[in-house]
Order: sequence, then C-alpha cells, then structure tokens
Amino acid sequence: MPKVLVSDPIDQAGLDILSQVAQVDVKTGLSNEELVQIIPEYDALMIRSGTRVTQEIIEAGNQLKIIGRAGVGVDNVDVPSATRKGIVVVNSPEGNTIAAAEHALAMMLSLSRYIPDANHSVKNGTWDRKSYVGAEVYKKTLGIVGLGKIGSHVAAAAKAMGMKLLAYDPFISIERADHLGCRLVDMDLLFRESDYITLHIPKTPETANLINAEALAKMKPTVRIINCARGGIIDEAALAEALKEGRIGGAALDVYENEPLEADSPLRSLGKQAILTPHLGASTAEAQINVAIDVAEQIRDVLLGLPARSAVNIPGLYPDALEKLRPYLQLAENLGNLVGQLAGGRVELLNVRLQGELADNNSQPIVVAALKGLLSQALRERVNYVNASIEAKERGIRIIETRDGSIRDYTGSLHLEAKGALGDHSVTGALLGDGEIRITDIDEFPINVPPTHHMLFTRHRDMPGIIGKIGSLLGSFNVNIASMQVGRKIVRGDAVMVLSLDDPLPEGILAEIMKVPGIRDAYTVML
Ligand SMILES: NC(=O)C1=CN([C@@H]2O[C@H](COP(=O)(O)OP(=O)(O)OC[C@H]3O[C@@H](n4cnc5c(N)ncnc54)[C@H](O)[C@@H]3O)[C@@H](O)[C@H]2O)C=CC1
Ligand SMILES: O=C(O)CCC(=O)C(=O)O
Repeated sequence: MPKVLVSDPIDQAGLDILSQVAQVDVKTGLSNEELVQIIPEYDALMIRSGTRVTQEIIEAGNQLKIIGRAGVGVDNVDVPSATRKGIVVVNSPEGNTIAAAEHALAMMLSLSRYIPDANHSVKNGTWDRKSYVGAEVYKKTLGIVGLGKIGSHVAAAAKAMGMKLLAYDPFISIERADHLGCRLVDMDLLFRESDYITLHIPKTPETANLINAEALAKMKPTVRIINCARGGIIDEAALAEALKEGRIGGAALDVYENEPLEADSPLRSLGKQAILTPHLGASTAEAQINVAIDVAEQIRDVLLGLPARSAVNIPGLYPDALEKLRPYLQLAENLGNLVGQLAGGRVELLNVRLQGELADNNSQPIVVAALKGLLSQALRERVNYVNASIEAKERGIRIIETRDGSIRDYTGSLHLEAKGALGDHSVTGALLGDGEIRITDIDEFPINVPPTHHMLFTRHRDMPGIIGKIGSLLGSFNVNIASMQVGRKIVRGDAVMVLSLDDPLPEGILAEIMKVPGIRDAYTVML
C-alpha cells in the first residue's frame, strides 16, 4: 500500500479519501531536517502553507510521485525541482476563493470601524465611544489589484455595498472588468484615487515590493490597504513608517514577508489603524473541507495511475496523446511564454499555426500548451493544462487555429502570433531531430536560437558597431553572454538581435540599451 505523509493540519474529509488507497501518516510541525529524513519512505506529501517543501526534501523523496498543496499558492513548494524529478505538484485553485475574499472584506470593514481595538477595549473594562469613530465604505473607491478569482468575488461584494470600483490587472480584458463593475485603470491612478486598496495578486518577481515607499507616497493620506494575498508584496518597513507618520489611514494584513511574523516586527507596535491576522484567509471550515477533498482526490487519482485535474507542472492530458506530443507541448509552452512576454500586457488574439508534420496532429493540446505559456506570466502556478483555455476565455483572448502542412522548413514547427494592447508580435519554433527546441523566427526575422532562462531581444537598425555597443554595455553590468544571433531581412534595414544570458539583467540596463543609437526596442524575457 502506498504511503502518504500529511505534514500540516488537513481536514478529516481529506484524510478519509486518502485512507481509501494509502497508509496515511499525519506528522505536523516537522523541521526541514526531519522531513528530509522521513520523506524517502513516502509516495505522496500533502501540505498547507506551514510546510516549506525545499529542494533538499524533494531530492530526498525518491518514492515521491505527488505533492498536494491544500490551497492556491504553491510558493512554499520548489516546483522546478519537483518538475525536474517528475513529481506532480497539485493545488486547489478555487477551494478557498470565497474564504479569502470574505477575509479581505472583513478586514476592510474591521479597519473602517476599528472593531478589533474597540472589542479589546470593552473586554478590558472600558466604555470608550469617542476613540472609535470610523468611516463608511459606501460610495468610497475600492482599488482592487488583481482581478482573478478572489479579486472578482471581492468586487461583486463591494459593488453590492455601494462602493466605486477601480481595478488594476494587466492581464484582464476591459470587457471582463466592465462585467464586474470595475473601471480598469493603470496602477498609478489606482494608487492615487482609492480610499481602500486590496491586493489579490500572486507573489512574483514583478509584484514583490509593489507597495513600497514610492507607491505609498502616491496614495491618499486616508487610504486603507488590505493584503490577504502574499507577504512580500508590501514593503513592511515602509508601510509601518507611513502608518506611524499618519501618511496613510490604515492597513490590514493577513500575510507577511516572513511567517510567523517576527516578534520584533515594527508592524506589531502599530495602533488601532493596523489589523494583523496570522494568515487566516483560507481558515474557514468550508474552505478547509473544499481544499482537503480537492487535493486528496487528486493524490488518490495519481496514486491509482490516473491524471490529476489541477496539476501545476504536468499536463493533465490523455497519456497516449501526451507521450507523442510531449516535445511539441514544451515547444508550444516556451513559444507562448515568449510571445506573451514580448507582447508585455493584455493579449486580445492568439493565432496558432501548426506547420509541417505537426499540422497532422490534434491541435487542441498544442493550443492549450501555448495558452499555458502565454498566461503563465499572469497566473503562474494557477494556470495548467486543464484550466488554460477557460482562463484565456475569461480574459477575453480570442484564439485562431490554422494548419499549413506545406511549410516544411523543419519537420514540424509552430507559429504563434499575439495581437496585444501594446502591439503585435510573432514567434516561430521547431524541434530538431534530437528533440531540441529552436526559436526560428521573431517578428518575421529569421533566427536560430535555443530558448534559455534569461534572454534579451532587441529590435534595431542594422548598422556597424551596434552589436559591440550592446556587448560592452552588458559587460559593464557584469552580465555574461552565452550566445548571440542577429536576424535581418535586408542589409542595413531593420534587424533583431537575440542574446542568451548566463545572468539575469540588472535593473536599469534596458533603459541604457534603449539609449544606444539605432536601437528601437529592447525586451528581457525569462523562459
Ligand atoms: N491569505 C490566504 O490565506 C490566501 C491567499 N491567497 C492568495 O491570493 C492570491 C490571489 O489568488 P486568486 O485570486 O485565487 O488567484 P488568480 O490567479 O485567480 O488571480 C490573480 C490575478 O492577479 C493578476 N496578476 C498577476 N500578476 C499581476 C500584476 N503584476 N499586477 C496586477 N495583477 C496581476 C492575474 O492576471 C490574475 O487575474 C494568490 O497569491 C493566493 O496565493 C489565496 C487563498 C488564500
Ligand atoms: O493553507 C492556508 O491556510 C493558506 C492558504 C493560502 O494562502 C493559499 O491557498 O494560497
């Protein structure tokens, strides 16, 4: 019988499902070292946010087939390591949506009426009505950052309370925002005009420290900020300082850069204008049952050899088709990710053209893989092979599929064209005989480069000296170039340059590149 380790508190409903097919050991509060020691005997690991599944644990988990996160965010799991080791990582993308949205709403109202402090004062024997004169949310402006599952539910409830709604989400269509009663605006305007700001975005390199001293300085002195998303999106020191100096009106936080929150955090000494809860967003009986059942069922299925429905790292497609298409799925995902990053914002139309022998295949998994890549910038681990199409539809992305078996530059190749709010871009890629991926075309300029983790693309005028200037600029920022290619159609016309880099590009370098005479555009891409 397979063995499942449950290392965080999980609802009994989940344990009952697991017990049908496995021996279940519940061992909570284990240290990293203890987990590394015992994990070799387990086939599955089920966690909430309390367990950090490190590379070390994954490396030691020689029997591990699946890691189940009873919740949304898998930022406490080293997913790339799990993927490399062939371990499926699953989550519950919707099981705690309502709980998290309701917690954010509760925080907003509690903050407006000082409920935690007022409650505390009565329980301490006082009857102070003067210190707790609050504010109404009715007719106030709520700025929602991230209009996904939780943000959308918050929007519906806040609208019913008579609030005016602004939203910032570069990956959502105006139609979707309109439908939710939100005015889609840029982040600056949201910061300046909101009376309340609530965050419902994942923690990513782009969202880390999004609310920093500079952002706080743009906000109204009365603004109240709610973060029930992820710690690290707000610069806690800057927030504490702004609150102490009365430069903002209040903050309610459920999540922190480090959890548990440090004993000496400046947040702990704030007065009634701050509310702190210990990551309780998903802590309702209903949500815990939902996520436990959702994830336990997936662990059971995978242990029985069936696909998982919310795998964040392995396609949940039919095994036969999957095996045959696997290399092309990777190609499609890479190209989708690339064209999405080149588009740099909302994509309205994705044209997917299957070429050569690929045109003879079922296009659906390829399209799904391309969408997964395209949406991964916005949705990270939330997007998978099962939900990519629905997510794209909800975001108003139209898909056109075409086939052209006569294009035989390579045995099989794939062409993606994204029409976006900020411009149109296209990429083509192919598989070489050994299954290696090549990007063969960017914006109709022929090239031949493998996708790598850090890449730099420029659009420039083909003229002497330009390549050298970019090379020395990167050198001066200590960025090592692994390979470089230029594609052009006519001599001294327009050209593209593609550089594979060993290091991430430091902040500020793109602005410097843009200053080089002849450079028209420059993009960094992470694949
Ligand atoms: N406090 C708690 O206990 C809980 C926290 N969460 C957290 O809430 C967050 C949101 O969850 P969901 O709504 O389910 O996710 P979701 O994936 O449905 O929505 C996230 C939205 O953020 C948008 N987004 C991505 N990058 C952005 C950026 N740079 N700027 C603006 N918008 C951006 C995406 O387009 C998407 O619409 C996640 O980080 C999740 O981990 C979720 C459940 C419970
Ligand atoms: O497991 C929990 O209580 C945290 C939930 C959460 O943060 C998530 O689902 O992303």
